[in-house]
Amino acid sequence: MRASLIQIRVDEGESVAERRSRAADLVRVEEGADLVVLPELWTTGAFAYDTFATEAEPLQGPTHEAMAGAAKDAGVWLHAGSIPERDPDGTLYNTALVFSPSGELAAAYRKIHRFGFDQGEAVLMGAGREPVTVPLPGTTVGLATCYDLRFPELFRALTDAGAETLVVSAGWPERRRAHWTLLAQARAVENQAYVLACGTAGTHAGVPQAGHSIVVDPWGEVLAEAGPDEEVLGVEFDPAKVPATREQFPALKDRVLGLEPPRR
Ligand SMILES: NC(=O)CCC(=O)C(=O)O
Repeated sequence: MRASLIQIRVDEGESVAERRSRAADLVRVEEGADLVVLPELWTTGAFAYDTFATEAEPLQGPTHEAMAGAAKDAGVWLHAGSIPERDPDGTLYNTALVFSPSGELAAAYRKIHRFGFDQGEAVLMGAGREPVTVPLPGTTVGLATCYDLRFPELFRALTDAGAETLVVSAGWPERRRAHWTLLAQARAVENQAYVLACGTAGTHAGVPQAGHSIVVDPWGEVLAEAGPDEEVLGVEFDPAKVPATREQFPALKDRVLGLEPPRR
């Protein structure tokens, strides 16, 4: 399979409408890929908290329309990154959208672990409750968004649900880039799965972004890694390597479930 990770620049000098149109053009160029991935909250920037409410959209809003059209024009599966979604009840969610090559919405995933460190996302957004997998021809994709990468239990739940390719859409800051790389490799090794992790470039709300989108194979080897600036990271990967790795080194079969809490 061929995947293209669009590490788009998210700076303040570009309007949401301009970036949406540019992202759609970047997707269209990837005709021929099997899967195209965009990062987290690329319309606003993941740390531009003061824009979440003003730029929030219904699920079937302008970003849905633009990305459905781009997926269809390119004939690709598109993980369109996430948007600030406004639910009809008024609650905001950080929601990732996946489109089929015919432009149908195949899945929506509301980020489960909200970033609470700086009181931004965790205060402004509601929490998703449901892990989401999407069956693609050739591989089942499990969805995660940015801070989720720190929570192995979500990735194990996705693996238990059949995911063999774990796609992380992120807006990870440069300050913690070492964690990003380490955690992407850890999630790949412990689940014996591919990890495709797509971040943003640029600076918004005073937070320089890490870039360095990364693709890791089920053995933990880095297949491709981007630099810090805007770029499209293309990679070929073989989904058959997941069952082969799990058979050759069957660590997942040796799990011990239902451990008692430690005695005091
Ligand atoms: N948008 C995010 O989820 C930020 C996560 C982050 O900065 C971190 O985990 O570190």
